[in-house]
Amino acid sequence: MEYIERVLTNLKAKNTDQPEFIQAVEEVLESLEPVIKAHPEYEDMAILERLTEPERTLMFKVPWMDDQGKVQVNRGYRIQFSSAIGPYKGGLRFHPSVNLGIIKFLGFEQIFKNSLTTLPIGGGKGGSDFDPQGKSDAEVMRFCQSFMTELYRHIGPSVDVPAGDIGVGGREIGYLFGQYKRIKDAYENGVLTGKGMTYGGSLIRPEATGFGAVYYGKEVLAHFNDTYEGKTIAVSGYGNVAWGVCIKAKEYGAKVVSISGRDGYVYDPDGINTDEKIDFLLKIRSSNDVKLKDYAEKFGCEFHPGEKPWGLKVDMAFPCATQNEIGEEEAKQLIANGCKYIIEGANMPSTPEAIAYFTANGGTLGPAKSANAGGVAVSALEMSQNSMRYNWTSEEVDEKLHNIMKSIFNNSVAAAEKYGLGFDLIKGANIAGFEKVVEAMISQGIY
Ligand SMILES: NC(=O)C1=CN([C@@H]2O[C@H](COP(=O)(O)OP(=O)(O)OC[C@H]3O[C@@H](n4cnc5c(N)ncnc54)[C@H](OP(=O)(O)O)[C@@H]3O)[C@@H](O)[C@H]2O)C=CC1
Ligand SMILES: O=C(O)CCC(=O)C(=O)O
Repeated sequence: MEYIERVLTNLKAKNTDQPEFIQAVEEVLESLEPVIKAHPEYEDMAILERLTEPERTLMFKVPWMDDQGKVQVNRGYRIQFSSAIGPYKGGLRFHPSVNLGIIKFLGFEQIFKNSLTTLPIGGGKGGSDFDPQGKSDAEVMRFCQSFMTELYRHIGPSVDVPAGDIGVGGREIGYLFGQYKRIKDAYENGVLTGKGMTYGGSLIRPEATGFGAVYYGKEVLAHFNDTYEGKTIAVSGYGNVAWGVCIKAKEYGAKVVSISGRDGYVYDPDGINTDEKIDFLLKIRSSNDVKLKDYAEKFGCEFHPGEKPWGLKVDMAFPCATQNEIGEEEAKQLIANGCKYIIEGANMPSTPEAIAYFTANGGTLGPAKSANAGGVAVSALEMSQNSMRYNWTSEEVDEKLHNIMKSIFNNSVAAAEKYGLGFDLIKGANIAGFEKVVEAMISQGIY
């Protein structure tokens, strides 16, 4: 379609060094074709141009001192993408691969994901090319303090509310909050989410992304009159999201048989389903010395160095590590091995070629914007609790999360049907997320 093509051509010319950002925008805009056709006025209002340009792009230096007394310098980012439906909201990623294009793709995805949650949160994302792996606690603390010494002036409980992502967990959020509080001299704990329970965190937030992905998968299975009972699942990653998936899949009678990291994957055919195994997972995450191959040695299973788990014979795949980890070849392997469902725990884990092959060959894919929205949804519930100065029980939060994931599924299905697209979870999610944001944008005038 001419309007969409023109926006994409201009965007590509302006952002030549940002392939992940272009990939994310292309996928969304192509889904919006029937909506744009039904609303030609959006072109006059330059809706797509406004939506694909961040409201604010922040880049800053983060100097800090390592344990040897040497000064190190990293680069920090915060993209405040869209405030149409609420304060900017989205995680911080600390990983050596972080660059402007990666943070922009994540921030762009966050606009639609956050809209899908049904809660009032805008889209943002941030991070740094700092690698917490192999650093001491003191080094991580000094880095976080320096990062917040610049970031604090751009965020606030009603402005922009960061949280965790790859490389940013409870420890980092604690150090970031401590520095924010020190500088502001005020106890504004709604400024960050993913906090510890003693200073304003929400129960279930650590597990929320993984739990939410499993709840969303339950709706997908139910659509095909299927359940988790007896299913085998390949999971990638061994982080926050993977951990939640392992716990909830076990509760529903499914068996997670793999976890992975940058150095390879573990295949545990008996399932990662005992408290001892799940506790060991936490130990790998929190320790610099314990590795995935130690899991294989301890529990007598296989470690495959340098490989991904997508060649395993499983019923379902939950990619929970990073972007573009399932390419066309991996999609072919999954289909050949009888895998029927990909539920995306990570952000944009499947390439466009993988999605096309998987869905054209009988597979169903639950897209990241929907499937992993449980994390940010519970972050928004954490903000609500901070505003009320009150805590809900874990059962209350879990029930709200479960209902939100059901709504996301139902709203995506309904949006695709409304435009005559049939059962299309990918286009449906993009359209449902877009419709709310665009209505808010139009109501608020040109900005
Ligand atoms: N935390 C959250 O609430 C949410 C997270 N997400 C997404 O889920 C994914 C995982 O995040 P989270 O669990 O929080 O992060 P963690 O840092 O807790 O874990 C990340 C996991 O992914 C692996 N990983 C990271 N980069 C690579 C890579 N390049 N190749 C192979 N493995 C890699 C890590 O292994 P290793 O350490 O060996 O690199 C680790 O096991 C990300 O895509 C994130 O954006 C989405 C929604 C919410
Ligand atoms: O909890 C949040 O605010 C952000 C979670 C996140 O980064 C994501 O959804 O990708």
